[in-house]
Amino acid sequence: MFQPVLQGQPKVTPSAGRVAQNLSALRVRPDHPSRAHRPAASGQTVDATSSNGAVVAPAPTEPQELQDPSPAPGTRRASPRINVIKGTRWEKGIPPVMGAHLMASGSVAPISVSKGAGQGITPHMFLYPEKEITNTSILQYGNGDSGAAGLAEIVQSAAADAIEKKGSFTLVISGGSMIKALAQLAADSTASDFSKWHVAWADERNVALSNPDSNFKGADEAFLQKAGIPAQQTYALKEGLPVDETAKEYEGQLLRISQQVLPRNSAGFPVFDLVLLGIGPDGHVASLFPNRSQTAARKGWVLPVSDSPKPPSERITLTLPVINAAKEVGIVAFGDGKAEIVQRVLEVQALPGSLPAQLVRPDEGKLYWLLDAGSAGNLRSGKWEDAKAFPRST
Ligand SMILES: O=C(O)[C@H](O)[C@@H](O)[C@H](O)[C@H](O)COP(=O)(O)O
Repeated sequence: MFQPVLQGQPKVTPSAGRVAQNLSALRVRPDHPSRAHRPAASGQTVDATSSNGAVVAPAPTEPQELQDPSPAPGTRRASPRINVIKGTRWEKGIPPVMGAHLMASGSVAPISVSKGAGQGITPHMFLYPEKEITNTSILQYGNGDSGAAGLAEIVQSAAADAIEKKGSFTLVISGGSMIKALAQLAADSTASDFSKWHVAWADERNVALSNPDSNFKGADEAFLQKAGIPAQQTYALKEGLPVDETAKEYEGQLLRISQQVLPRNSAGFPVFDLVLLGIGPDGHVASLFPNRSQTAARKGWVLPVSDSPKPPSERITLTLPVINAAKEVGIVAFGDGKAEIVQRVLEVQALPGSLPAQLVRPDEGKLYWLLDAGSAGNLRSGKWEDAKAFPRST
């Protein structure tokens, strides 16, 4: 069995096929922002054919770009194979029975918490994106640790850029496993002028801030306090309100942030510098769940959720227009447990709304997918150029 050995890192045991596949997509980009803070590593290439099967890989936080945003002239840019079905539109919305779709495993993807075909779902305009997202990087790190280090570098780089340009940095974070990855941010208190940071939440559970389920609590303990981000610049929800009022109050908090710190785009949505999202097994991001009204919303900044499929049931969430107005958006997915949903979102075109993560398409900003060997394990990145494997509508 082929066993790659990363220097000083725990042994990783991906399947030979997947290794071959990942190796075929391995390219280390010299100009990646994560290199901004330190000199380029050796730029070693992986010698997959070394006699004893052991492979000496480059320094752990070097991400492999699974998609080359600047292919050689005359060659097409390899991109996530979300085929575009132009000009088709179902005025009356999607037919209720089509709420699900075939997964790579052949089984029909579940509708989360379905009350039965067509029940309790919000029909979405059967509108596929007219154009592909042009500014996407799909980064694969060796493992969760190097991924967390890579995430910290992307955040610090975005912070440095924003503080230089407008004297402040606005960061939106999510809950779940991402909080652990964010702890790296406080590792080096000199890495950024944290007094210039403003932190808000992509979604929050409608619980007390001392409640273990509170995303604020998790982030506060993981890095906000350690980093010394001013309390008046961390926008936590107001406790003890019914969820509808919590959402209104939170939207009010964000609306009161000056346009110097939080500019608005031409549609009046806030332009955060960086929005970080986790992804759930059903493809939800923030608290935007499959086939839900909040996911279809095109107005408003913050919405209440009273029947979240993921406990706790009461939450508030930013809307998609707010997420897609951001300068940069990062979807963070580490570990084998994410492999199935990552493959579905990146390689299988779903009906709009049934995989909310597929609707994360920054209007003008940049989109990063931060993956590791586990979460990228089901991707067929080596075949993204293959029109048979990934047919395109245009
Ligand atoms: O409050 C929440 O629950 C989150 O913000 C949610 O959107 C999370 O990011 C995903 O569910 C992924 O969570 P995991 O990474 O823990 O699977």
